[in-house]
Amino acid sequence: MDKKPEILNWVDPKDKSGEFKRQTSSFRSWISKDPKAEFPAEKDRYHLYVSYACPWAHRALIIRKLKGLEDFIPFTSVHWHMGEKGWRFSTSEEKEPGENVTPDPLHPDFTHLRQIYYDVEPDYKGRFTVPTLYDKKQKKIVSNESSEIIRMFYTEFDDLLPEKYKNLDLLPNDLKDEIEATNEWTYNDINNGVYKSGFATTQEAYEKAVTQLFKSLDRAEEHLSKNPGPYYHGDRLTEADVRLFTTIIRFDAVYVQHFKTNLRDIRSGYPALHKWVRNLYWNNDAFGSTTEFTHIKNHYTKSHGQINQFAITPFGPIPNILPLDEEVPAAKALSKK
Ligand SMILES: N[C@@H](CCC(=O)N[C@@H](CS)C(=O)NCC(=O)O)C(=O)O
Repeated sequence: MDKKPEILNWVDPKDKSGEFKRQTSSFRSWISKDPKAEFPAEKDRYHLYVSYACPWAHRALIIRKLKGLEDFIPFTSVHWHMGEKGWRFSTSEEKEPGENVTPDPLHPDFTHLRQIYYDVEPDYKGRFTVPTLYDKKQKKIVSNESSEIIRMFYTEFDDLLPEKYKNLDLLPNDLKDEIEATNEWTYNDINNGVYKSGFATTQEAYEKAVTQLFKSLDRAEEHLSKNPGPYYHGDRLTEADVRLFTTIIRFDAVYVQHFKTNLRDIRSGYPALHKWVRNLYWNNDAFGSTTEFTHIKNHYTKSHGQINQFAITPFGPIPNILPLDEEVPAAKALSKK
């Protein structure tokens, strides 16, 4: 009998394939421009719960900033540690880096994110995931699916926003099909691929996932190396950048060692991806200021006891991300030849 708490069994112990299978999200409503909708776009009506560690929540934080929604949608980040009861809120004594890593301002008695899920739906059977978009007025969860939360943010608050933000179109019509097609393999092989590699409980499941992950990283590298840049689609920043960024920025810092995705790293093995990710991180505040490496490194290495029993967080890589004009010594030496 497996005695581990269910929530931390990333692969069902009865599943002989040893493959990690991500559950689909449960709350799938939409905020709408229409004032008569169940969830109309309004200032300071919705609260976003995130974790700085989580790549899916990170998408929502980036879009919130890019679209100038800071005054419209306040947020709270949970503490980076995820234990038997899932994500917990920081206490007021704890001082973790990053904006809004605080107790839950809406439910000061709640210690864990799961309490919001149970408060909204006492019989809830799904997982207690971030991001969670919460409606303060009706005390309901609007959505816990990041791919849909970001799309609401693209358009549904536009009538309330200044021109500058209204005009930012992250899913332009002429690129929509191409972005959707890219999302398919970026999500399955890269965003979720790192988890499939790291959570695998059989050699076969690991090798299958890691092989596919690197095939798709090669594909992204090829795309970027043939593209004028600086973004995935040339001079237009789009959803494709946001969805790829949250995995690539975590890659060298944690996935390479923790999830054993070590066929190559980004800084020495993927020059085009490396250039692209650093441009976003260093030159665009929505990407740089929402990236919290302490949360990222500590979360994975100290929450996954089945992967890292003693919860030791490796020092490296140093630095977590290279400056724009710096290369790893081997790459620098090559470029001098
Ligand atoms: N499909 C969801 C996935 C979200 C998700 O899995 N978040 C993770 C953190 S990276 C989580 O909160 N996991 C808690 C759990 O599974 O118990 C989305 O994109 O929003």
